[in-house]
Amino acid sequence: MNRILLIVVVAALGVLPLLSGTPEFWITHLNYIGLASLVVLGLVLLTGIGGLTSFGQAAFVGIGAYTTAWLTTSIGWSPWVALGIGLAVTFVVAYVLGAITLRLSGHYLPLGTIAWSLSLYYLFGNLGFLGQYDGIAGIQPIQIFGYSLGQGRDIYYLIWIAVLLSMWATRNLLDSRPGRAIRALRSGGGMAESFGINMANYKVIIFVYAALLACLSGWLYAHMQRAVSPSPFGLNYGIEYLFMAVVGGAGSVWGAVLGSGLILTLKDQLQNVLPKILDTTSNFELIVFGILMILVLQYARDGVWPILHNWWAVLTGSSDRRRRGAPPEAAALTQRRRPEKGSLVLEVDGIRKEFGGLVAVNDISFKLKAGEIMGLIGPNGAGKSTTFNLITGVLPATRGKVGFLGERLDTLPSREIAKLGVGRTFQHVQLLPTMTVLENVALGAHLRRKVSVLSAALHLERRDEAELLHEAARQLQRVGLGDYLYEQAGNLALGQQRILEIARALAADPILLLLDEPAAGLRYKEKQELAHVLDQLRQEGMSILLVEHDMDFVMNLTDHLVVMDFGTKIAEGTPAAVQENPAVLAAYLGGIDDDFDFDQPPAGQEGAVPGAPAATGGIA
Ligand SMILES: Nc1ncnc2c1ncn2[C@@H]1O[C@H](COP(=O)(O)OP(=O)(O)OP(=O)(O)O)[C@@H](O)[C@H]1O
Repeated sequence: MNRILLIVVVAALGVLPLLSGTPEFWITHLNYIGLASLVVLGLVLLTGIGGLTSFGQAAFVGIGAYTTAWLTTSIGWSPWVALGIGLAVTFVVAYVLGAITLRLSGHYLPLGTIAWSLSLYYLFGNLGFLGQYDGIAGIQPIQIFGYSLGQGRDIYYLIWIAVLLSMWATRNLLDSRPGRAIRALRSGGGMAESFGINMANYKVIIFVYAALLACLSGWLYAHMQRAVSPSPFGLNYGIEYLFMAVVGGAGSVWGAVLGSGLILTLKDQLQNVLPKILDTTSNFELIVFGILMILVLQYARDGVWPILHNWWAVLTGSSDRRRRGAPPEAAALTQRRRPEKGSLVLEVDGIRKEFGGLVAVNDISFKLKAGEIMGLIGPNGAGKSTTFNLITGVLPATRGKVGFLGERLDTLPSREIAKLGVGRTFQHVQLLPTMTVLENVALGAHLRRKVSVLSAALHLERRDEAELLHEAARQLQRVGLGDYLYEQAGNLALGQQRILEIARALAADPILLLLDEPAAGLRYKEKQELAHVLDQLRQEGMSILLVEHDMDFVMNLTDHLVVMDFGTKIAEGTPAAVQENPAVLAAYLGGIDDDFDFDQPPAGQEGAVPGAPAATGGIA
């Protein structure tokens, strides 16, 4: 739909001012829609996609407008120079405000944006050189190659070129390596950190990006209006921009234009129509506007754009999937140097975790070598996942050490641990369900290429992007999900989602792979295929630590087992030895774990993994 829509919109926008019958009011109205669209586009990224609510965007419009107003009227500088300075000032202000405000979470963040929005508004109104509440008048029009954009019809083209280019850049950004991280901000922040992505940085990046778009809008506004005063940059307008984003559809770039158009047209029509219907000049439009907003929020929570988009898809039978087939061939990403087979990779030394009075992990120690698969087993609540979280930096240890190739992991945050070469999956699957399978896996390869926001927005990173997608596709094919590259991750069955997580972890090129219940939800054949993949990885020298309840799977695959019960290590050894250990038998027989398959001797069965150490028999 987007391509057809783009052609129709661009053609209509281009032709409209050329038609002599087009009323001047339409042009002015479209100019205001374009100016608002720029601000709302920033909010789509910030609020709709990043999940960071800001009521303060109008203040950044004010910075753009006042900077150019003052520089062009008081100092006589060119509006183009003033634009550069306005963007620079906005960058600095947004960076500082973002670095402070974005640390706030929950409702403190919107409250913080209200606070600085009010501060900037009163600053504009109280500074003498900015004309206080009277503002600055007599701003010169923008000149392009000696041609003055003094009329509404002239600046119209500049405004809409700015809108269309900003939409293009935002789309490019979202479709890139930084864009995948930005799309993870709302619901996958913790998961993304465990792939080495600094999510706090990305919050500041989208905050600054949105502020720069608002500044651009303010610059255009000042030269269109030829005068500025504080009122259009106050909190009311900040709230209105947010309404536009929500009504249009805060998750899509087209929602920004639609929302701006709908709200500004609705406001205008209500001002015209209501006095006639109600036969009164009283100000009822805000009340009706408020009621309509509540209805939209009630019945179209994702905004109007997704509804139109779905109707279009039904009407035309088109689907969302823009690309099919494997991504184009690209150079393989470089791999890290692997430790020699048999050398020590992970050393957990007396690690302990207390939750208040509960000792979840009780001074556990074990070692894992390169090219070895170790199983961490035990009844429910034994402390396996907590041990995982201590190794991966998700939880801080109460005491003890975790060593990884000579580095201490227990003092590092999960982001730094990932950088060293530790990949993981999660007990409760953590995917970005509306992103494609391919994009989810490419997120895992984030650290393997550097792409700046600017080169992503200008689409100058084609080679890096192609290499990342190629690697993601390679890992998906390796784990047997090659047919699902462009499927939305949320549409996969739970077992496939777990496999997807393994592909994502492999895309990070780890030395140590931690898998939390990888076989849960898989069918028998899928388990066999997974065991085959893990066995291959072992042969390539990968170290794998897995938590798993499926004893058949564990006994046939692992080289070494650590058994935990009530936080304590009760046994360690080969699968054969562990199955005969009386403490293990007692823990499972007296425990609450239903998953242990007492009757099924794993050795020599159909599901046995070729090359894996054979277990001697069932535990009972
Ligand atoms: N954040 C937490 N706060 C308090 N107690 C916790 C927390 N996380 C885990 N626990 C407790 O620590 C103990 C170990 O839990 P953990 O999830 O590590 O066990 P597990 O062996 O992974 O169990 P399962 O196989 O059921 O996933 C349990 O008693 C659990 O209730």
